[in-house]
Parts: sequence; C-alpha cells; structure tokens
Amino acid sequence: MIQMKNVYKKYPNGIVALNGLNVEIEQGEFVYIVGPSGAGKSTFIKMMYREERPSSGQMFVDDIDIATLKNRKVPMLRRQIGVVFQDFKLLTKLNVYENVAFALEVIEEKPEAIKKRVMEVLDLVGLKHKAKMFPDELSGGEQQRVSIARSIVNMPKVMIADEPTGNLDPETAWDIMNLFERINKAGTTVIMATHNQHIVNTLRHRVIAIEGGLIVRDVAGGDYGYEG
Ligand SMILES: Nc1ncnc2c1ncn2[C@@H]1O[C@H](COP(=O)(O)OP(=O)(O)OP(=O)(O)O)[C@@H](O)[C@H]1O
Repeated sequence: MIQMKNVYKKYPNGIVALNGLNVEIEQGEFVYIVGPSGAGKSTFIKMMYREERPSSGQMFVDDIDIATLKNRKVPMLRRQIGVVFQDFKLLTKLNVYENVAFALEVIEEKPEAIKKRVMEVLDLVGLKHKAKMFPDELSGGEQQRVSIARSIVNMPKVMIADEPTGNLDPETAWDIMNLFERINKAGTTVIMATHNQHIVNTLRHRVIAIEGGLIVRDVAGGDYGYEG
C-alpha cells in the first residue's frame, strides 16, 4: 500500500525533515507514527497525500508514484486517501451534511447516491441527527466525527490522521479511537501520527518511531516508548 525508499526531504529553508526513510506499510495495517516534536512525523504524513514532495528517493501510495506525480493528478491521489487533522478543517459555512457530501459532489456522483452514502457515514459516526447543524454548533468530538465521516465517504483504501485526538478531552479521544478501530477492522489502512502515549500503549498496533528524520524503531504491537 505504502512504500518509501530512501525518502529525503529538505525544506527550502535548508531544514532536513526526513533523512532517508525506508518503510513498507501493507493494506489493512494500523500504524502509529510517534516521535518527539520536530522529528518529521507531519512531513511523513504530508508526503502521503502529496502536500509535500520528496526531495529525493522513491515513494508509492497505492502504486501511485508520489515523487513524479503531476499536480493535475493530485486530486486523483486524494480520492484514494482520507485525511483527518487535529483541527478538523471543516468548512464553516456548510452544514454537517454538506461538509460530508462535498467530497462526493466534486467527483460528480449522482444526487441519490450521494444522499444514501452521506447518511450511511453520518450514521456510522453517530451524527445522523445533526446533519443540518453547522460546525460551530458542535462539540470538538462531534466536529472530529464529521471530519472522519468526510474522510471515509468515498471509501478510501487508506486513512491518514495527524494528531486526530490532539484537541479532544481523554474520553472523547477514546470515542474517536474506537471509530478509527472500526474503520480499520473493515479493511482500511490507518496511519496515525500521535503524541498520545496512553492510546498507543493501550490500543496496541504497529509503532513507527521517527527521530531526526529517521525511523529509529518499528515494532508490531509496540509501546509509545517516550515519557509523556
Ligand atoms: N513548511 C516547512 N518549511 C520549513 N521547515 C519545516 C516546514 N515544516 C516543517 N519544517 C521543519 O521540519 C522538521 C520536521 O517537522 P514536522 O512538522 O514534520 O515534525 P513533527 O514530528 O510533526 O513535529 P510535531 O510533533 O511538533 O508536530 C522541523 O524541524 C520543522 O521545523
């Protein structure tokens, strides 16, 4: 599903964020990306949806070559990937239904198919009854549920999340983790950068630790490995 060979990323300011990453992630895996602040986790995540490009090295996401992908083909890549952020990134002028439907409207799905699918995913995240509400009328946990619904509405093979529980209280964070767990059990690959030691140590999955732009640990069912 994801292959990285000697991926190196130097930002225009000269900072080397990734210093030769080698990794393979299979379809259906659940992977935590951990490491200290500034280690390169977000850069790693951003490469996957081609927000950033490798400066050198090879990288494939679902057989799409990220290093050489033309800008006009980026939307095609992003249709294969669901992305969830710490700060939700919902469109504030659209209601819950419209935020989720948007991803399908841009690929010109038929209106009846859009309605059916949107209500299905809102049901999955427990927000069918709030379809007409606007993001600023929802709690942080509910907003994150909407952003998860949006990210899975076109059935991506992989879900990428950068610190998705970072703005949530511990109980809400667990609700959100349970959703990721269900989505993963249905076959979607989940790759999640997180600083949440408790979650990583409790809900065990593969842990990839990045430090100074390098993978320093890669363990199935591993622990967080840092004092938090
Ligand atoms: N757009 C950018 N331009 C220049 N340097 C950047 C940019 N984004 C990140 N960096 C630098 O690259 C390094 C890695 O940053 P990155 O955001 O990937 O780390 P991180 O592990 O996600 O950190 P955190 O846990 O604090 O989010 C840091 O030194 C950071 O300052």
